[in-house]
Amino acid sequence: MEDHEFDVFVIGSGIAGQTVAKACAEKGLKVAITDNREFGGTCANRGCDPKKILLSAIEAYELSTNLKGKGISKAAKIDWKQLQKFKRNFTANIPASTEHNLAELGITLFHQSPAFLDENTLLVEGKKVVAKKIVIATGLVPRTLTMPGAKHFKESDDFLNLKKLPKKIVFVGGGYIGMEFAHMAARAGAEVTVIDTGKRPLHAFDADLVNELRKYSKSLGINFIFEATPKALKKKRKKLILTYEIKGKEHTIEAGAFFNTAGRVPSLVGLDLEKGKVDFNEKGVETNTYLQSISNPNVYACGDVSDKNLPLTPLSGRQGYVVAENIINGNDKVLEVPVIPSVVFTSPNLATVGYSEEEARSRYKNIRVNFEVATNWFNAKRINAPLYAYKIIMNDRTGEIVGAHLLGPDAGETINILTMAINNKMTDCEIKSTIFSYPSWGNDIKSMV
Ligand SMILES: Cc1cc2nc3c(=O)[nH]c(=O)nc-3n(C[C@H](O)[C@H](O)[C@H](O)COP(=O)(O)OP(=O)(O)OC[C@H]3O[C@@H](n4cnc5c(N)ncnc54)[C@H](O)[C@@H]3O)c2cc1C
Ligand SMILES: NC(=O)c1ccc[n+]([C@@H]2O[C@H](COP(=O)([O-])OP(=O)(O)OC[C@H]3O[C@@H](n4cnc5c(N)ncnc54)[C@H](O)[C@@H]3O)[C@@H](O)[C@H]2O)c1
Repeated sequence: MEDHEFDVFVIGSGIAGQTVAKACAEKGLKVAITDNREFGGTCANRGCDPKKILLSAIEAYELSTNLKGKGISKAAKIDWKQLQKFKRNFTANIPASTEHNLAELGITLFHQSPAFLDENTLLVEGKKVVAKKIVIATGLVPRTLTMPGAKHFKESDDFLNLKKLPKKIVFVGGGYIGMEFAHMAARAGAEVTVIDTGKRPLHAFDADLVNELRKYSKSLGINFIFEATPKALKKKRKKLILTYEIKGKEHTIEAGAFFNTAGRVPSLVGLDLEKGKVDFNEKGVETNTYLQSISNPNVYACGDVSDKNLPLTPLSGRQGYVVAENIINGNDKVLEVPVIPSVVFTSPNLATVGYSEEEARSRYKNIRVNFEVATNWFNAKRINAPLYAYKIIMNDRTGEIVGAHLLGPDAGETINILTMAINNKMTDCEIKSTIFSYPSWGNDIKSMV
């Protein structure tokens, strides 16, 4: 094979792209990978992991604040600068170690966005590269907000790297990112506003629990503006002013920083997919159940950028594995996805798995819905947690758990037990007869069902 010829060429070095590249190289295929940013992808460099590190201090703050006067004499204070330094201990080495691990497997590395020339040929770093299989694993990028002054918006990457926290912050978009960051910034002392075009934040989550979270967020000082359409962002000396419209009426809000947290879209610009005969839509690259491009069988897509995505790290990794298997063995693996938990890492966490109440109602004849604000339960009272609530949905005929929604400290962990329960079709009786450790959040599940 010539230097510029590969069995597999992977575009994107996140969890999905790395999984494919490594698995194919380990099987002896000649592999190349490229990234137009630092190697390692969103999750490790500028997503889940750095966010969770910043959250560690926020959680310590939250716990010590709640226990002040109850065994703690002085609540913790967040030192943002120190926290950022601690985070960099984890993130600083990711690009170099990722490159090292890939190169050690004999994978050729490029550092630019390629462009398709035809179905099997790419132009990258000025070279024409031919590959039997091309894998698109380019993830998502923030949605562009088109309005006058949009260039003044900062993005999630900027928030995670803020050297100093502005006094007043506005998040435009109250989804996962907007809400997680709003909770962090409010705890770290900023005055926070969340603006959303919708009627409520986190529209994919249970309305009752989101309502509890919204009320609690307000008590932290987070201001919400709903059904608002941002129109223009203006810079006036050091200040920024956003004009937005509610029911045709114009309003303004001023802040030190405005973050675009209005959703993320597939990163496909510049790839010249038309020349590669790769069809795509607003969800991503159009794929079949093997994650192979429907229009060009030499191309696969995996992770957030495939149209089969639910933009979460564990699913992106799973998709990378499916693509690798299909390249190595010739389409023998169909993407099968078990129920996937999803967590908004606000403090407290909002976690969900399985059906929503509406979905369960349309699927089953009779359902049982156990919804309760359980702030008076021992586990919450023990740490003086201000909010603890749950909604468990069961098929009333069989007792099978079909949906679980938790709002509380460590809900991001407890939801994993319910994920196993749903995946294994466990019933309320089976959960009740299981012995869990005590006292623990996990043990509360018995009372919830
Ligand atoms: C702030 C934030 C917090 C998150 N928190 C969580 C969480 O707590 N839990 C969770 O499960 N998920 C979380 N996610 C989502 C998670 O990060 C993604 O689902 C996951 O990283 C997707 O992996 P991927 O490999 O598909 O894409 P990515 O990790 O995005 O990798 C794609 C790679 O392709 C590169 N690329 C893009 N375009 C091109 C191009 N034209 N040419 C070359 N390279 C290109 C990018 O630079 C990137 O390195 C979070 C996301 C964000 C933004
Ligand atoms: N904890 C996690 O697992 C986690 C954390 C962060 C991100 N993610 C993943 O990343 C994806 C993107 O997250 P996100 O928070 O950017 O998107 P999102 O889709 O969760 O939320 C976007 C929000 O912005 C609002 N919006 C859209 N356009 C707007 C506009 N012009 N003005 C004001 N509001 C507007 C929407 O109504 C929505 O509430 C998520 O779908 C998720 O899968 C996951």
